[in-house]
Amino acid sequence: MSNPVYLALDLPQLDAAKALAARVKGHVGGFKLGLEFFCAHGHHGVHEIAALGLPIFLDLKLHDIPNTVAGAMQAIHMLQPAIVTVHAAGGRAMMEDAKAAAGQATRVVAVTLLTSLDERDLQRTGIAGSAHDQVMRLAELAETAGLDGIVCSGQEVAAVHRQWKDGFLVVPGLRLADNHVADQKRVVTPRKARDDGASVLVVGRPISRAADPLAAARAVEATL
Ligand SMILES: O=C(O)c1cc(=O)[nH]c(=O)n1[C@@H]1O[C@H](COP(=O)(O)O)[C@@H](O)[C@H]1O
Repeated sequence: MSNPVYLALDLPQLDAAKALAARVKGHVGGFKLGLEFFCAHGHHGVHEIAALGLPIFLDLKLHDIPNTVAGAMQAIHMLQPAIVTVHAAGGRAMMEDAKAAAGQATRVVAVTLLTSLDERDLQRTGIAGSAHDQVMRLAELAETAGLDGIVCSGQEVAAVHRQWKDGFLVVPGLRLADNHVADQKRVVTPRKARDDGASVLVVGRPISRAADPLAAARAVEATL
């Protein structure tokens, strides 16, 4: 079975991102390039990391009117990312149009409720109810819109997996027991997320900010 870990390359310097990616590439399954990376390095940066030979997860979290999101999807088409994110809160039509504009080889997945948010944060956005219910509702909407899957925390992935058997489920907010949690609020271990049905495990700082990133990538791999 291939390694489900995608390393989040949330680094401002392209050279540093490339060096880190090259160092750990034997112990991860792919690289996730997010807003920090894409805003700084654009298509050129994606090509540079893709040259290492592992699949690219382009985490742009698109959230706008359907026409604008479809246009953005077309603009990244030639990068042939394995995975792209949109926000489920953008609604059904936006997700449908995003999927229609994506290349055949690209999985489009919808972010449900960010792992940095908890129930109190959710209420402050005007949404009553539990984080769990919000994730389940948006997962159902994403499935109805024809997306390939969703992004959720490890606290909900088992329930989503039961509801959406062949959904492609991406789980960030992962920490080995002894790691500092930083800004993440809904956190589990990589092993638990994997056992509960995650297809992809997103790991960033526990590897990228480790004193020895290669040892940290190996340590994550060893738990799976
Ligand atoms: O879409 C994502 O990847 C994502 C969704 C989410 O709800 N939470 C979340 O942390 N992420 C991303 O996953 C990565 C987590 O990084 P670390 O907390 O450093 O492991 C970051 O690149 C986030 O942008």
